[in-house]
Amino acid sequence: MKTLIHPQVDNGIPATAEGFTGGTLQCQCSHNPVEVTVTAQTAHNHVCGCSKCWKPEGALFAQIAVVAKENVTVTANADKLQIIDESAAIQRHACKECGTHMYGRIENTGHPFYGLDFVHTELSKQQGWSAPEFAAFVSSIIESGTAPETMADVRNTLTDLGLAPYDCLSPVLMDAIAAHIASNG
Ligand SMILES: N[C@@H](CCC(=O)N[C@@H](CSCO)C(=O)NCC(=O)O)C(=O)O
Ligand SMILES: [Zn+2]
Ligand SMILES: [Zn+2]
Repeated sequence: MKTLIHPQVDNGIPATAEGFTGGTLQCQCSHNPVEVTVTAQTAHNHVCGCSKCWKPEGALFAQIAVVAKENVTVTANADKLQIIDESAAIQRHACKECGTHMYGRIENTGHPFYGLDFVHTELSKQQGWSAPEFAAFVSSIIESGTAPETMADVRNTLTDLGLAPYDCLSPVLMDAIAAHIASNG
């Protein structure tokens, strides 16, 4: 049985636009929304089932991509942002009013993904952001209340959408993490 995953992928995945160079993300506040400007195309877009990534109301998965932190600037209402968990590897800057996560930054210079920010491109009106490529932390949705018996349907749906399901990150990203550890001790 088909399962709803995330509004950005449930009815077909919008294609990546060649030459796309970014846009603005807005939180869900109707007044004085927080605005983040991203001045580059994103990479490694994926749906994520972990309990830490922000999901829109009712969605089973988050949708999240990375971009170099130099390309991410808060351009409006920065005073509404707070860090959800300062001890997390990814420090998620969220709107205090609507709860939307606007960007996640890694401050630990030794982290394999240091220098990359995590952003939810669905918060942008622009089309052409890099398309989701895989599903990460799929089993983690059980931690947030999904019934284990429904996991076969979830994994089949993800596979049918072309989003290979993994219980951590994709092999390419796991290899990059392992290579970082191998070369840095
Ligand atoms: N089972 C846990 C997994 C949480 C987790 O490790 N999340 C990943 C992926 S987030 C984006 O893909 C991670 O790197 N987290 C680091 C952090 O959040 O700081 C759960 O569901 O909570
Ligand atoms: Zn808001
Ligand atoms: Zn996540």
